[in-house]
Amino acid sequence: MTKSTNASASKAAAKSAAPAVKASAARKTPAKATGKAATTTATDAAPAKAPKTPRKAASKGKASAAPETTVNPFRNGMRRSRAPEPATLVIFGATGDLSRRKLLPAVFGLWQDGLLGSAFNIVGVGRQEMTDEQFRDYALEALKTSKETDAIQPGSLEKFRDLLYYEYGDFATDEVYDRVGKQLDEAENAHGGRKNAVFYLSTPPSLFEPISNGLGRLGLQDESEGWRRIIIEKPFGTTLESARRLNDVIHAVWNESQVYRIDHYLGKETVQNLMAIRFGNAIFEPLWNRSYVDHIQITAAEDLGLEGRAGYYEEAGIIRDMLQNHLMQLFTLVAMEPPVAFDEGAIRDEKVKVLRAVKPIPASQVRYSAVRGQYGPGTLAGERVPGYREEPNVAPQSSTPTYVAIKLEVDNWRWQGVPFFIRTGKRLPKKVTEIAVVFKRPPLGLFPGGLERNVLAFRIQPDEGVSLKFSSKTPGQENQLREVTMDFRYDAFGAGLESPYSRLVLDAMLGDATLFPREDEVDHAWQLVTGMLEAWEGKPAEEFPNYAAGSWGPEAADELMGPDRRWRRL
Ligand SMILES: NC(=O)C1=CN([C@@H]2O[C@H](COP(=O)(O)OP(=O)(O)OC[C@H]3O[C@@H](n4cnc5c(N)ncnc54)[C@H](OP(=O)(O)O)[C@@H]3O)[C@@H](O)[C@H]2O)C=CC1
Ligand SMILES: O=C1O[C@H](COP(=O)(O)O)[C@@H](O)[C@H](O)[C@H]1O
Repeated sequence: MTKSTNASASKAAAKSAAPAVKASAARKTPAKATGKAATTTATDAAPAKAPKTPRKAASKGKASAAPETTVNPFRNGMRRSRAPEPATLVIFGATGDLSRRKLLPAVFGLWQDGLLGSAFNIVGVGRQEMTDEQFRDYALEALKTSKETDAIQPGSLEKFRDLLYYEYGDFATDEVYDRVGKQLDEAENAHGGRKNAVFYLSTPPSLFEPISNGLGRLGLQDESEGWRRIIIEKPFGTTLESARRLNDVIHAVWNESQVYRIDHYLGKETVQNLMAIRFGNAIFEPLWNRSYVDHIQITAAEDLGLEGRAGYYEEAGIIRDMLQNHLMQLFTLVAMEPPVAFDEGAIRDEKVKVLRAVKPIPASQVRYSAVRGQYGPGTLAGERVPGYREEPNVAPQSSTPTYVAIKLEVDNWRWQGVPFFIRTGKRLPKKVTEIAVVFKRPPLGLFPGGLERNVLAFRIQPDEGVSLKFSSKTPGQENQLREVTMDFRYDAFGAGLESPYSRLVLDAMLGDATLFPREDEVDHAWQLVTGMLEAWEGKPAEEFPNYAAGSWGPEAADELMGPDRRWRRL
């Protein structure tokens, strides 16, 4: 176990306060994988007592979390031998859906595991008028109700509560930034004289620009008294032009090294495992090319529909919501060349290179390489569900796509002639995300039934794992082959999978941008989808709805695969 460097006062407070909790507290420690888990004591994860500073008297030395900062380096095998420096996390949009369901639970989980260093605060910023106390009630309620909250240790919520502060205001005016600035000043004493801060923009994308400018006007990006970073939610822009403009606006205030564009898929354990398996084993990489791979399929299917997000989704549609970001990220990880090192520069360079190698799909070619869809009414899990156009607040003739399938070709040596088929959609039969590497058929059929393609499938979620499908002799006198599957399941590690937001918030606090898309990546990903947006937007979609809720999407998506290939049945 590695001890972080605490301010001694915080340490003393932590020691006196750290409750003795049972070993089950460290519930995410992978027992089987490390063999050391049994020695990981509860104290490793126990949050310490936060000073009970009343809000307004807190200006000096307020709200130090003062947790016992022993870091649990086995948490999901993350390289967590150091804790972040004392810092304040400022969440713009703290009262929103993302913050409530995912972000606050993720940060709570980190804090409860002792991963957030010796002193830490959260300042929630929103539009609604609330006192600190009201925001604390709100946040605790969110933690109690979110499905993503870790098992809550006795007393934890009460201590976490003391770390929370709230400011409200219109993000278009300066006052709110003034008050945020004051909060950072107040935290200084508790944070050992440093004014480290991460600003997390969990707001509608139209507010990214005013918030960045508002922070810039008051110099809150200035790093002379501590580091300052900004995490920007997706979608980053709504078109190529707007993404470029947003980058310019952001860069007018921040250096690229301070900017963390978040794509939560990169924080998923199994997405990172894709790189680990590709580059951590000798047997896969030699096969990972045009000589052996027939094609690659990437699927991100959701059974959910709009979930009350019509206002956003009607503008975004599936291309901006999923394809331009999450799916493009999965594509880059499976297609990129081995990086020269596992660091942010090397990995992001390779991702950009492969995006550059993709054959562009101009608007005139979209009909040959892409299929769009919108769901109509249908049946899911035995229940009738309405079509997209019947969802609340959706235009009756909406042409917003809720499904897209595309075929990408990569013009480089490795992938010449190997198509990548990518599909994603809402109201498909189930929630499943998978990357399947489909190998070429054997050159000769020696055995009856033995000409199937082997498939290496990365199951991103749920039932996280990796499976290899190959042909095997069935028992008996005949040399009859049948497809069988060899399965590795992530739960074999005996660890719960961490929220991707935990991983990414912690990385940002540690200054590690490896898992955050860089400016040029985002730009190339926009370039790739621009033809689709041009071909489809502003034109009535007469074929809509063209798939029933609960089906696997429009038939045209099958035709995209050609006669000899078909989408996997998942
Ligand atoms: N929700 C999700 O599952 C996901 C969301 N995202 C991204 O996260 C971001 C936030 O999404 P989500 O939480 O769903 O959005 P919500 O609409 O639920 O929340 C937006 C937040 O911003 C605040 N806000 C909105 N307008 C203003 C304003 N003019 N001045 C001050 N505050 C304002 C809202 O305050 P108030 O409460 O007063 O309205 C609320 O706190 C988006 O960029 C989205 O694309 C990304 C992945 C998943
Ligand atoms: O960013 C988004 O992602 C979710 C899917 O994320 P997952 O982690 O549950 O796979 C999607 O539902 C949402 O529409 C989109 O905004």
